[in-house]
Parts: sequence; structure tokens; C-alpha cells
Amino acid sequence: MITMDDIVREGHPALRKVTEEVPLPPSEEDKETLEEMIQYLKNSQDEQVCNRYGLRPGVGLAAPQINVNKRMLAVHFTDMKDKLYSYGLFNPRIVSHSVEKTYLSTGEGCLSVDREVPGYVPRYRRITVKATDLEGNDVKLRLRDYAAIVFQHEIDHLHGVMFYDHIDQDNPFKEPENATPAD
Ligand SMILES: O=C(O)C[C@@H](Cc1ccccc1)[C@H](O)SCc1ccccc1
Ligand code: NI
Repeated sequence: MITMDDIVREGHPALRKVTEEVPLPPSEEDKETLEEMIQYLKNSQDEQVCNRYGLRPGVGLAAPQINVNKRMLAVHFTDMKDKLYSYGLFNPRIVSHSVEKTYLSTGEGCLSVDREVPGYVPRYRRITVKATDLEGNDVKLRLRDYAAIVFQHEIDHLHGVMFYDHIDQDNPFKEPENATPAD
């Protein structure tokens, strides 16, 4: 079971590495790791389990966050229209995106960052992601608004990028150009 003890924090070199592509079809070990990452998210959203194990709630988790240098991520959340997104993905990549941007007016946090980092994080408002799922199938996801933000946050982790890298240091709450808030 993944707990907070398994999640590396900022300053750990794993968070700044570009991850290695996962050889396909995925090995049993890689599938098991990805399933454990999804389970962490489910556990973190279950109040009893979350409190019992001192978990931080999360909607996404990328392999570098558990010190695994592999290009794989897990998401588990429902968007504002109650659509469930629950995926374990190997080798996800953004194949197209809108010019239009979005951001969360509350800013972003990160399970690997034990501090508040205030500011808007500009993201693409719409993205298309291609990947391989846990069953080894090719998936193509068209995502927008909050779902697009979550996936971009996790895909960033696979390239050694942290959310605060996107914040305008001179004016963190400067309205991003050509952007509409997702919340
Ligand atoms: O650290 C991570 O990668 C997980 C983040 C992902 C995330 C942060 C901000 C915006 C979108 C995705 C955690 O989910 S941060 C905690 C959290 C929990 C519930 C809802 C939003 C953020
Ligand atoms: Ni994060």
C-alpha cells in the first residue's frame, strides 16, 4: 500500500528527471505499481482510510512522486459535471492542445510540496492525450477545463516540471493571457 512515506518531496532529484518510457506491453511489475498508484488516490479520498493512514488527498499521482523513474501516471476524480476519470496510463503524451488557456483561481498544490505556493498556473484549456492503459489498449482522451488541468499537472511530473514553474514570479496572480478560469 502506498502511504505518504513513499511520496518523495521537493528537492528529491526524482522530481526533476525526465522519466524513461515504459516498455510495452507493460510488465506485471509496472502494472502492479500503476494499480497501487490508483489505489493510493482512492484511499486518499476515503475519509476513514485517509485518516487512519495519514494520507493527503490527491486526484493524481505520477511515478516520479514515488521515486519510480517510469513514464506512468494515475488519476482518479470526478469533474464538475460528475464525470469519473479513473485511469492508469503508460507513456501518456499531449498530441494536441488549444491556444486558449485555463487555470484554477485557487492555484495548485502538490503531494510532493509541503508548502503553499500561491499563484495562477496557466494550463491549456483543451488537450488531447494519447497513452496505453492498464489493459494494454491505446487510449485517446479529449480533455478540457479541470480534467485538462489534472492531466497536465501529472504529465508535467513525467518531464521533471513542477506546478510552480508555471507561476509568473513577478506577479503570481496576474491574469494569464487568453485564459478562462476552470473554477
Ligand atoms: O501532486 C500531485 O501530482 C497530485 C495533485 C494533483 C493536482 C494538483 C492541483 C491541481 C490539479 C491536480 C494533488 O491532487 S493536490 C491535492 C488536491 C486534492 C484534491 C483536489 C485538488 C488537489
Ligand atoms: Ni504534483
